Amino acid sequence: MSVIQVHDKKFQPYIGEAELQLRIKEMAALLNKDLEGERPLFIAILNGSFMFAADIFKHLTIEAEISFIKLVSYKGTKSSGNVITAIGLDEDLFGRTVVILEDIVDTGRTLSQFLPQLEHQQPKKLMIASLLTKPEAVIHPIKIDYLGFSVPDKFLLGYGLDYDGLGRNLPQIYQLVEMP
Ligand SMILES: O=P(O)(O)OC[C@H]1O[C@H](OP(=O)(O)OP(=O)(O)O)[C@H](O)[C@@H]1O
Ligand SMILES: Nc1nc2[nH]cnc2c(=O)[nH]1
Repeated sequence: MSVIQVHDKKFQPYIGEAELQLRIKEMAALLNKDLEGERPLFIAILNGSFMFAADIFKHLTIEAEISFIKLVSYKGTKSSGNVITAIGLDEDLFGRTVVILEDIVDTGRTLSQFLPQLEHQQPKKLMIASLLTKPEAVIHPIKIDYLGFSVPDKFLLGYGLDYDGLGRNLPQIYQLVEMP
């Protein structure tokens, strides 16, 4: 395992494939135990979460559904700020147990803007499963119900996470090498 270059930056191995897969299995086991009989709807937020969503979903043994949405942020006027719109959310969430699947909660901005749209539909439960979070980076605190790893505030790459479009296909997670 060695340092790789993507575009103009260097990245070093940070979480290996085996460690990732082990933790994802543990997260799935907790979901299987907690959500038995609830027929939860998992909502994976594209693009970054596609690998995590596929891997965790394979380990679910309970009845469960999955749907994928893409969030689009618009730079608004001074008064409206960022508006986040979901593309592809067709399901009615009323009375459902819903689990959001995210690859990373970083500042928390994305989910803090998006969750109210889901809450508006009055799900029975609305929970978050995130593979990664950066506690030092949080600006908008989000309660993460199922968490894979807490990581330092450094840019990550791989396993769905990109740097300017590249690196999503890497099976492990890399960390940016900061140059002096
Ligand atoms: O907590 P935040 O600071 O809002 O960051 C988290 C968001 O950033 C990533 O998405 P990104 O906007 O990079 O889009 P992508 O998944 O399509 O790469 C990730 O998938 C989260 O949705
Ligand atoms: N690739 C990548 N995308 C992110 N989106 C929010 N945080 C990150 C990160 O550390 N890496």
